[in-house]
Formats: sequence, C-alpha cells, structure tokens
Amino acid sequence: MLQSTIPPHEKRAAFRAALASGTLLRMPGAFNPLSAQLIQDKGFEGVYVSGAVLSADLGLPDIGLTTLSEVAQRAGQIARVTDLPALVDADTGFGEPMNVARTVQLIEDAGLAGLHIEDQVNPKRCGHLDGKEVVDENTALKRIRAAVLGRRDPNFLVMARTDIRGTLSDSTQGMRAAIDRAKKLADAGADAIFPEAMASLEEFAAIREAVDVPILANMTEFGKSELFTTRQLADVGVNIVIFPVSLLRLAMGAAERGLETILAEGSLTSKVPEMQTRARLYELIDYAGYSSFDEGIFTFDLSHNRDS
Ligand SMILES: C[C@](O)(C(=O)O)[C@H](CC(=O)O)C(=O)O
Ligand SMILES: [Mg+2]
Repeated sequence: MLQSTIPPHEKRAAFRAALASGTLLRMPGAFNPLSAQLIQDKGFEGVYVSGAVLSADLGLPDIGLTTLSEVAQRAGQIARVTDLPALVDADTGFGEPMNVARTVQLIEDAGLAGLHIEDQVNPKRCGHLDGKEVVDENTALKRIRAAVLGRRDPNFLVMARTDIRGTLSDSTQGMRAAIDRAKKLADAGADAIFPEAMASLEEFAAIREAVDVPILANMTEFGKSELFTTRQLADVGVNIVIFPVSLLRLAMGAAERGLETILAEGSLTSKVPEMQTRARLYELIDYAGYSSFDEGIFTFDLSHNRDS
C-alpha cells in the first residue's frame, strides 16, 4: 500500500543478482506508475522509464527538452509503486560531467535501481532517427567516470549507452566504432552497455563478445532494429531487453480508436469489452488494502477516544 515496502538499496542488490544470474531480464517501459504496477503484476523482471515516453507524456518531442527535476520526479513516482527494479533513461546526463554526478545522486534519491547515460551531443534525439551526432571519446568517458564517482550506493547501476553505430553510414565501420566505444566505456567503469540501433542479432552478438559486462537490447517499434524475440536475444547473450515506448503506443492506439468510436457511434458501448474493468483497476491499485487500513485507523481512533 502507498508504495513498495522494499527499500531501493534492496531492489538494487536484487537487480545486480538477477543480472549476474545470466537470465534475460524483460523490462517494459512504464508510461505511468499504474502501468508499472501492471508490469509487476504480469510477472516481468523490471520496469524501464523511457525518456521518449516521459517527453511524449508532456506533449514534447524527445530532443532533450525535459529537465533533470522532471525526469527524477516522474521516475521516482514510478519506482516507488513497484517492488521491481526500475531503470531510467537519463539521456546525456543533463550537462557536463559534474552535472552527471548530480543526476546520479538525484536519481538514486528517487529510488531507481539504475540509469543510462548516452554519448550523443546536446540536443540529443531518438536513437533510431538519422542525423544523430556523438561526442568525442574523451567526453563520453568523462560522463561515465563522473556517474560512477557520483553514486553512493555501489549497487546503483550505471549503464553507458553508445549511439555511435547509427552515426556512420557504413555498417562495418559503425560496428567497429561501437565495439571500440563499448569496450572503453566498460573500462571507464560502466556496469552495463546499451548499444543503440543494432541492426541484427549478429551485431548484438559482436557487442556481447567485446565486453564482459551485461548488455541491453532496445526493442523499440518503428526503429532501426528488427523486433527480435526474447528467446533470440537470450540466445545471443543479451541480459536486459526493453520495450521502451510499447505500452504507451498500445494505450494511445486504443485511446485513438476509442475517441473515433464516440464520434462515429455516439457511445463507447462497443468498446467496453476492450476496457480494463473497474474491478481489475481496483485490484491493481490494491483498493481493498486502503479500505481496511482506513477502517483500522477509524476503529482505533474511536476506542482511543472512549478510553481517555
Ligand atoms: C530508448 C529510448 O531512448 C527511450 O527514450 O525510450 C528511445 C526509444 C524510441 O524513441 O523509440 C530511443 O532513443 O531508442
Ligand atoms: Mg531516450
């Protein structure tokens, strides 16, 4: 009730242990705290907090307009209602290396299990769009170094994302650069690597081969990567898979069709079977738990007053 009873440091330790187990952790993107509760209820291993979703939620494009405070607050709202570890997209870290250290601390304070910092220039853009640019190696490594030095809980996961693959039109050159950068980011202290915009399973396998730390696969729709199955990704040694924007896309698709139905049919009667029921919603947010808590307090107060 009210929030997860598992403190953040325990979620982080559990996340580290799960990563060490070698099984693939499936982390769909929660578009709000309620959807994080659904992700937990369905038996997933973690929750992802996407920058693309966070900005879209505010009606903004994903071009680095959101602030650290907005991201930390929303990520914290999501992390606190689930027992699962939550990993947040911290874009380019919100500034220079010193800012990155502060970003890590605020995100730690918000109860997250980890974050990822990418090597794009500011203003960043969606990793699956063309025309991205990355910072030089030294700047990329400094961001990660600062993140690692900034954290207080050693189990807080600092993941480095590299967007370099998509900045080179020749795929062989792109992969060579991605492998090189992934290795150096890991050497700089990154606990995990997020190789962005991999085009094939072979490319994921090549990154897997190059580094000893866990790697993440981004199964975002309408992007550069084919949508591989969890089995395929596990087979090439991927440790975490995110479906960052998928729940938002599904929900918005349903919302759009619902609005069109009101216009066309004058009511939503035909859509009711597709809706989450009131009972299911109440179950997810543990309505019953709040009622009995409230009742307990009410009863306690009455007897207390009578005795005094
Ligand atoms: C993972 C990602 O960084 C995100 O913000 O969720 C995006 C997802 C997307 O825009 O589809 C990305 O850059 O891949
Ligand atoms: Mg993002």
